[in-house]
Amino acid sequence: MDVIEYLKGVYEAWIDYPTKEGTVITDKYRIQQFLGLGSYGLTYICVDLDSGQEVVLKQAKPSKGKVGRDLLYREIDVLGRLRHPSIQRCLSSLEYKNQLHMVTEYVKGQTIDDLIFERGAVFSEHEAIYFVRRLMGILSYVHEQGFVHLDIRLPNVILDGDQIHLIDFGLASRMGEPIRNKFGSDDERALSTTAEVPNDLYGIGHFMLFMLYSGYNSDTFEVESNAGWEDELTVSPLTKHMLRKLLQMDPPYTDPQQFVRDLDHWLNR
Ligand SMILES: Nc1ncnc2c1ncn2[C@@H]1O[C@H](COP(=O)(O)OP(=O)(O)OP(=O)(O)O)[C@@H](O)[C@H]1O
Repeated sequence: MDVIEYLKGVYEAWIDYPTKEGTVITDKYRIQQFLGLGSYGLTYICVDLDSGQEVVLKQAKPSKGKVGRDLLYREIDVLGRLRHPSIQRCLSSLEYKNQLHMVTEYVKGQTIDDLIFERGAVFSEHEAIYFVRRLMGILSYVHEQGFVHLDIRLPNVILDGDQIHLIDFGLASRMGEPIRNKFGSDDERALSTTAEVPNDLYGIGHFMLFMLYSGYNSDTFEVESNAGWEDELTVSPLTKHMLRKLLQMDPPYTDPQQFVRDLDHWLNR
């Protein structure tokens, strides 16, 4: 490994080191547990010392500098404009030790990623379609408010009992805005694409594919490309039709409500 790369890694690990459990931030939030280091943020569960409530505190990742701050600002702004029982509310934002932090509601439960890959949960075709139909209810609200989520993935959907929650609005953009990727790159490819509903439908396609693959019996369970799933998965023609449109193998849905109608049609057969 290049010495510069090595030193950069050591430096980033040092400045991105999580704040210690027990630390009280701005006399109000006591860190209870470090949840994880994302691509641009550090996330903790805290107790709000005034209300006793558990909340989530997200800190812009110091090594990402302005990009980390900008993405967290965006998330604070977008969450502040959304009001939906399945979307965490932003409770406040604050500066602590020159770092931007966002406080949101804590969503209990488990991500679909953990359910499938750690707990071995298996979703039947019916369960996957029903789940995606409910997820589309949340996503349609986001779209109606003029936003595109842009990061629909298994780790960003939490199931708490029977309640579905959509989290991680760090990449969410207004419809028509140029897409920036997670690392803040504004290379030509990223700028030539604007945030549109089909971006989320494409994410939903992969989400659905992973749910359907949870029941696939193979040692090499991986969805690496779109090729292969049509041979490997035994699904109904309507599911195949929806997936091909979502994954843009066939002309994509121009109206997301047409997709919702297809899901309803599947469920009401
Ligand atoms: N409001 C929330 N309630 C409960 N858990 C949350 C909440 N927000 C984030 N998490 C959890 O905290 C962890 C870290 O989340 P974060 O979004 O910072 O990074 P990530 O999803 O791991 O990475 P990336 O940002 O690269 O996708 C994840 O396990 C996520 O499920």
